[in-house]
Amino acid sequence: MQAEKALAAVGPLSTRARNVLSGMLAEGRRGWHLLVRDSQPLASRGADAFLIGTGGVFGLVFDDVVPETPTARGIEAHAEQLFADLPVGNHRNVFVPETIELVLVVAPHGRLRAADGLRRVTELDYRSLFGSEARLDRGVAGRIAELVAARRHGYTLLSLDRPQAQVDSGEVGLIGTEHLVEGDRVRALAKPFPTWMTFLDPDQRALVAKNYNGPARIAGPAGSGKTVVALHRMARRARRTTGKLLFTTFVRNLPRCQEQGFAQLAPGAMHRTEFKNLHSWAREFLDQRGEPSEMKLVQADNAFNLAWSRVGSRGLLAEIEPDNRYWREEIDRLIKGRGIHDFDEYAGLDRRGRNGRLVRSARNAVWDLLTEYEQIRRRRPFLDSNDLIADALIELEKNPLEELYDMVVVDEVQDMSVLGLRLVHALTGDAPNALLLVGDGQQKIYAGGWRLSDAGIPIVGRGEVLRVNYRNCEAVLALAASLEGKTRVDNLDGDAGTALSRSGGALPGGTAERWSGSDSDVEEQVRIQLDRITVQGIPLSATALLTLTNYDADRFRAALRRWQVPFRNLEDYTGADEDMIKIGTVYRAKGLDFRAVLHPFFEKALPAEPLTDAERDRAELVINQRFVAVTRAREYVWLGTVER
Ligand SMILES: Nc1ncnc2c1ncn2[C@@H]1O[C@H](COP(=O)(O)OP(=O)(O)OP(=O)(O)O)[C@@H](O)[C@H]1O
Repeated sequence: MQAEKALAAVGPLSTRARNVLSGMLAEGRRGWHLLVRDSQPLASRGADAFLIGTGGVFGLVFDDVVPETPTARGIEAHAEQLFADLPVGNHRNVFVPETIELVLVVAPHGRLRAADGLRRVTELDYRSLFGSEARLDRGVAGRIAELVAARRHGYTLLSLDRPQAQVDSGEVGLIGTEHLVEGDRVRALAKPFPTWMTFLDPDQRALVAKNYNGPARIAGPAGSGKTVVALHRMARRARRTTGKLLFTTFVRNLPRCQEQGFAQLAPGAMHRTEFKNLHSWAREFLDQRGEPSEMKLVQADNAFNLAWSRVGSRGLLAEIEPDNRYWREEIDRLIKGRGIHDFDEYAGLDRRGRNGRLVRSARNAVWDLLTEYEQIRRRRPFLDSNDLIADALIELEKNPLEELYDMVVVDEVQDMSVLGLRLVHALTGDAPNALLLVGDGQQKIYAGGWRLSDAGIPIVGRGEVLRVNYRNCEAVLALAASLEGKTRVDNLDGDAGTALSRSGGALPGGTAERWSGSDSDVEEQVRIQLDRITVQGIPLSATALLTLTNYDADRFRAALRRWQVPFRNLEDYTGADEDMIKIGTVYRAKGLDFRAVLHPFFEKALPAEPLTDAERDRAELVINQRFVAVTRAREYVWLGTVER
């Protein structure tokens, strides 16, 4: 009866709407609220009601006909406007109205097919909505409902969160903002459900729904929410399309970690969304085309070492730089990675990202080394990591995809090769909102460099920059900023980017410790830190030990075994919450974050000035690598420096 009375004040409602809504009201639900259309006419067609609770916000449409696309877009746009700019997050964060899910409430036995991107429930199973994964806390859900009702745009608030449901006056103020702000900050750190799932700062939020008439790029310093925005954009795109979507990087484990977040944002689109690194994509694609191909990294190492011993080690290149890794990078990143097949092209190449010009005779010697390597490779034969991408590109040029991807997100794009960029571009073309490149020049940890224009990707006018750091607490941010290199930060397309030290930080507090000492003491120091982290209440599962090399990672794995501390190698980490410390190189930690990070850093004393070009290159990369390691920490970071 109470429910009937409450509904009598709104309306007019269809019989189905009345049945479902009064059912909800009669049953009551802790943490849930309804906004029901009142008799005020709406300027445009809107949802009949909104269900708001711990599982998110749902726009309910009572109908037996799937709305035509323009109508559905109209209802969506109306909902996004109604819920826009609600200041319910921390000091800057607002609710992201693009996360509102439209739900068609149909007759129990109707023959309606589920429309893609539109959830469907019936009069009998609407309760499944209450079982949605938690993404708002109870107080915040109530606050959202109150704020929207107070806008008086034609919806009346009926709360399910009471034993006796009753009409609410729509007055704001039941839940104090201060309580929410503090609660939100603590949650952002503890992460029971990540706040970014439903709240973004206004700059981030503006990029979720922005329309781009071609490929776009989001740059910005570490922790500014680039990935988070990309996942929201992809979820929104998923709701508006029916085709394939891909989230990719050069890093093997990162896509799997991000998959979990996306699954919560767009569960209905998982069957057509791939999360995989670009090499896996290329391998599977070539398999499907009947061209199975495996890259053989160990064979590539051996072939290169053989080629070096035959034509490099006693010649001009060894005189310029005896460490052959420098020349391997020259071949991998600047020649093969750029798809260069012709000496003249290499002879005239602007070696972006590398210091020095490298005289023609040296370039000739590099070409001889490459030719020898390629001969060995073809004789054996095997593919290296560039060949796999190149083969996929050739296959695509011969036989393009029948259906392009509706969206491809490339995360950590700064470390992608030019060939990799061409490949992702071939998956989307220049279609509006289809290709999104996300990265930060300051976190480039592989040799070489490029501009997006080198890969033929036009982003003029579609480059965005985020500037506020949401990952690192103040102390961590200050330590990270003190480690920045002196080289100019690039926004990935030639213009100056934003360094972390010039970005704002959102999170106060944190612990950042520096230690320097001898090699014989460093393991003991790590052990002490593990105890400290535990005392601070940070679980092992939220802690990572990051090194620059596999050799160093192996050393600390052995130490963890001795101490009987369980660990998970980052290569195998999928974001699962296990009571194990994560361990691995910084290459595997890119794009991830942890509450605590331990970074033992083995510093090679730099040779006396002036440095050679190769030494400067290496020093710059090491600075970036150490920087990436430290910026993975949210609350606690320990940087231990050992001079070797
Ligand atoms: N508006 C926000 N409110 C709360 N947390 C946020 C917000 N934006 C981002 N975060 C959190 O900040 C961290 C960094 O976000 P994200 O990984 O998207 O940054 P990024 O710019 O891609 O970082 P990087 O370049 O270092 O990989 C994540 O833990 C994310 O959940």
